[in-house]
Amino acid sequence: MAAVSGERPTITHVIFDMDGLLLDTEKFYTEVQEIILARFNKTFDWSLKAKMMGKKAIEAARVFVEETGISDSLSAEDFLEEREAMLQSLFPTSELMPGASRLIEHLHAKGVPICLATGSHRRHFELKTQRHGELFKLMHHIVLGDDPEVKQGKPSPDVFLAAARRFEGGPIGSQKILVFEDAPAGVHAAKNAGIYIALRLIA
Ligand SMILES: O=P(O)(O)OC[C@@H](O)CO
Ligand SMILES: [Mg+2]
Repeated sequence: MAAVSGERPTITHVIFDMDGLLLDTEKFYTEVQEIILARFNKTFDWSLKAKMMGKKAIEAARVFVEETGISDSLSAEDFLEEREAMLQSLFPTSELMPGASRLIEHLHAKGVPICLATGSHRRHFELKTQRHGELFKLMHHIVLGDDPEVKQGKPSPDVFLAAARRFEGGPIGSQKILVFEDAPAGVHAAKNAGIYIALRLIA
């Protein structure tokens, strides 16, 4: 674990999560999942949402169909296909979260190396960021959920360990890194990588 009581950490590098942290995209997943569940006369609640957030698509899909008890009627793969059609039209409208550009621009201007580590795969990443290319260009590197080095999604530490390795002069020691996260799975992933975490608290 990175947090050793009495020791003062020296943070030199920052890793950002994307969905729900830099981009206001979690609401899209919620919206389409509510629509799908309504067909089964079920409601999508926060405890299920919390279990899905931050995970790779197929991992989140398995949680969805299993936790709701609909896996006999809808497979994880079919759920993803149905969800995809709706998400495709929503993602290009993705907005930045309040303060996201200010924080990224500030860190970049101060020369703090920053990168992105998201569970989103390449196709979704491109759709979500198509209006925010200039900002995401400030990232030193970007690690996506379908990266070959990310064998398992969050809460596995894979994505954050790959992100730490790819900084200039990497791998950067976990105690020098701060991760910004919004999801329980992401917080566990950072803890599993021994990295300090800054949480986005939901009001
Ligand atoms: O890791 P993040 O960027 O939150 O992305 C996960 C995403 O696919 C939805 O929760
Ligand atoms: Mg997130």
